[in-house]
This record gives sequence, C-alpha cells and structure tokens, in this order.
Amino acid sequence: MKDLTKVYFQGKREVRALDGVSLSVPSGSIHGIIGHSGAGKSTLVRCLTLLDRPTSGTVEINGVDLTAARSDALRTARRRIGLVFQQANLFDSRTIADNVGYPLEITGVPPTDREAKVAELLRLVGLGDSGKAYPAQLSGGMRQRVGIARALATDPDVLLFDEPTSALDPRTTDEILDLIVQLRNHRSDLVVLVITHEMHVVKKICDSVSLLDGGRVLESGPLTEVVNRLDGRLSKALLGIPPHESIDDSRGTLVDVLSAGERANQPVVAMASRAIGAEIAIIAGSVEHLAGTTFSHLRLLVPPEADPQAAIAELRRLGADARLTSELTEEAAA
Ligand SMILES: Nc1ncnc2c1ncn2[C@@H]1O[C@H](COP(=O)(O)OP(=O)(O)OP(=O)(O)O)[C@@H](O)[C@H]1O
Repeated sequence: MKDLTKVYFQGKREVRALDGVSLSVPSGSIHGIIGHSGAGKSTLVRCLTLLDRPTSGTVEINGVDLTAARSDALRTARRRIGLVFQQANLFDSRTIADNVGYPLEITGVPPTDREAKVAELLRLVGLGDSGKAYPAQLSGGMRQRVGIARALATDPDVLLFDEPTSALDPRTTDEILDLIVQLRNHRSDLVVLVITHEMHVVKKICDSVSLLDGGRVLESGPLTEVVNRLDGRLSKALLGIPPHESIDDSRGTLVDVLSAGERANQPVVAMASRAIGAEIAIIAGSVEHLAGTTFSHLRLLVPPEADPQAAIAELRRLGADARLTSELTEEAAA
C-alpha cells in the first residue's frame, strides 16, 4: 500500500482514519499490524479489501493497482485478497463444505470442480472429515478453520486476518497460529497480513510488524530488528519490562539493558558488576525467544556507591545496549 489515506467526516470534523500509510510486504512472509483502539485498523481492512475506497493512495498486489479497478474488474480484484474475520460468520443452514464452496459458487465454478477444490481446502486446514457437518456442530477453533478455508477458495494472493484469534482460548489460538504458518509454508507466494492487538500473535508467527497509531505507521520492520531497539515502541510492546516495585533514588539508579542472540545468554550483569566493583541487582525483566533469537530486556539497579555511566559503558562494551531508565521513560512520555 502506498500513501493510503482515508478521511471521514464526523459532522464538520475531519477524521484522518488513515493518514499516509505506506507498507510493502514480500510474498511468503507474515506481517503483523498492531495498534490501539481507534488507530485505524478496521479502516485499513476496509480499504485493503476495497469495501471502502481510500480517499487517496493505492493498494497494489504484484504490481496491479487494485484501487484503480471498477465494476467487474473490482469484483475480480477483491478475490485477490482473502479475508478471515474474528468470527467466521458461517451460514448455519449450509454444510461446512457448502460454506467453503460459497465463494466458488458465486463465481460460477462448476459443482464437480468446486467439490474437488473444497475437499482439498478442508484437508489443508485439518477438517478433511468435517465437510458434511453443520457449523453448530463445530468448536470455535474449527469454525475459524472453515473461515480460513473459505478465504483461500479463490486462490488469493493475500490472506488478511482481522483479529483472527481474539475470540479463542490460548490453546486454540496456538493451533490456529500454527495453521497460519503451515499455510504460508505451503504457499510461498502468499502474503499474510495479520491485524491484531495480541502481542502473542506477533511474537509467535510474524516475520515483520508495523505499529499503527493515529492512522500512521509509526514503526515498522523485521521482528528481530524492531525488538532489538531499547527505545522503540514496538520493542516496549513486544518485550516490555513487567511491573515492579517502585525504587527510591536512595537505593541507586535504574538502568535498562537489552541484549540479543548469544549475548542474551551470557551473564552480562555479573560481568559488569565485577568490572565496576559493585553489585548490580536485577529488578525486573523479560527474556523471550523470537524468530529464532533470544532477547533479554532487563531493568537493573546500580547501587549508589557506583557510577551508573560506568555500568552502562561496561554493558555496552559487552555487546548489550544500555541506557538510564529515566531517559527512556522520558522519551516514552514525550
Ligand atoms: N465510518 C466512519 N465515519 C466517521 N469516522 C470513522 C468511521 N470509521 C472510523 N472512523 C474514525 O476513524 C478512526 C479510526 O477508526 P478504526 O475503526 O479504523 O480504528 P480501529 O483501530 O479499528 O479501532 P477498534 O480496534 O476500536 O475497532 C476513529 O477515530 C474512528 O472514530
């Protein structure tokens, strides 16, 4: 998408629900888009699926500008994006197979071709034996699998998930996330976009991620890059320091340290303590294994008798990024 803008009017007030969103996602990758309520996520889904026209800007798939399409071409363009909703919205009176085959039915695919395609799609999503069942007989996770099979029926180039796991329990969520990765591995020409407010989803399956706020992309990049920035907003969201007791100035100075890869497994705090001749304590932290790399984000307390800048210099010498927590908190507030 290039410079995508959507302006709504609430009375006389202009609301820029999307304000110049540009994003390019390569085939074969899973890109997460996260944002708070009101960030513009639903508007983005509507503009990408051409249910709503952007005020300006373009949506391109493999070099074809979907936003330029009209009438018949618009219907064809829409099929290039398969949409999976939070809840599958299935026809209760139709079998699972007929639900999955519905997009093929309305595009005039003959019944025998349709049956073969539906059987293949049901196998792909792990529902090979459920074609004759009705939606009411399925669990939430199975219904979501049906929604995914239906979205894939027209062989889209882009699979767009709008909060795909928000209505599911943690175990079913992980099963659906595993399925999304499996689909991407199965079709390496597919672009997968996942709009979510769940950080777990991004951490578990996304190759890259964008932060949407006020209709703008504030930060974007490969998961391992955005997480590896001590002062990044995505890093805070994905690898945040958990709440901890408040620390009085008399007890020392707080320092945040972020290390990745092999360094994350090294005792850098103990090494820095030894180097500066003071006992640095760990107050809180999170250590995560993301996209094959370990990241460690710790909040340290440098005792009053030691120089926090010496500790920071030593931690940096050891290959970690380190800064005074007060500086980072001020930046976040700014
Ligand atoms: N049809 C509309 N008319 C007027 N304003 C709208 C319309 N749709 C969205 N907006 C405004 O655009 C902004 C972005 O809304 P949007 O629904 O896209 O956000 P969101 O990130 O999806 O939020 P949520 O997670 O709460 O659904 C909001 O300020 C919203 O009030």
